[in-house]
Amino acid sequence: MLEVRDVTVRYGGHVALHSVNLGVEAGRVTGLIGPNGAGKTTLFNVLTGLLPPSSGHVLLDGQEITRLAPYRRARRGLARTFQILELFGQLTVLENVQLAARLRRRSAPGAAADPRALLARVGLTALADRRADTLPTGLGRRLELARALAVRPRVLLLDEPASGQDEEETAAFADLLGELAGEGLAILLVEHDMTLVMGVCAHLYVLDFGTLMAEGDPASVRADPRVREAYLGTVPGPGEAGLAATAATTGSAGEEPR
Ligand SMILES: Nc1ncnc2c1ncn2[C@@H]1O[C@H](COP(=O)(O)OP(=O)(O)OP(=O)(O)O)[C@@H](O)[C@H]1O
Repeated sequence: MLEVRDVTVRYGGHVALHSVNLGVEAGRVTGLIGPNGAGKTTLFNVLTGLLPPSSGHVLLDGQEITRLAPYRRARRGLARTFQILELFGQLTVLENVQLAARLRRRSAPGAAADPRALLARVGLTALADRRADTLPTGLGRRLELARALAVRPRVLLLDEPASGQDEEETAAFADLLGELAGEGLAILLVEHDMTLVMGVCAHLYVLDFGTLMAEGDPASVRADPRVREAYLGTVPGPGEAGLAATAATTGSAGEEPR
């Protein structure tokens, strides 16, 4: 559905992405993982149209969208969330979702989802009238998801949605992502929380220094010695409890072993 072909991004002399290929398919969650600075956000920005690649192509439904403006991609069904929460703080929880739905209706009458139903879906009904900037981060993440869903996307790009969520919240979030994928949504998940990634993703891509170093199902990626060395650490063992903690705690803090 969403395809990246041979994408290279240079920031001056620095190559942030080197000839990257990746595919996001409908009906499953695809994961994109890698150490800090690997190029994940850069790739996200290329996918959403915030950053033109130095070379290569982005295709949606087989059609070239490499140079298409972000709002035009949104109209074609691409929605995203941000690594740092980007809510309308002075609006209520419900108004945040209503605003997104209203914007969607302007470009495609009848296409927006019902805001109250979305709040119920993400478990925020009781907080509908709270100002968004009073929400703890974990709940803010859920609101951001509801807002992204308000435009009825076909492809959803999630940038570190577990950050700020506790274990229980993350587990509920994982269930919700599984449900959404089950309904046919294509989801790309950038995330350092390995419990979430390994639990919900059907396919994983691993970036390191701007290069795709591995891809495959979670079990094979997890077993790949190069991935373990570059990102997941050398914590051994089936069950992999330690492994999850390793990537999660070294993720956003910026100190993965390389
Ligand atoms: N605007 C910019 N100008 C120059 N270099 C940049 C710019 N943005 C990112 N970089 C560099 O490009 C590389 C990839 O950065 P990017 O933010 O995409 O990584 P990331 O995998 O998203 O990291 P994180 O997990 O910390 O979010 C890094 O070396 C970073 O320092």
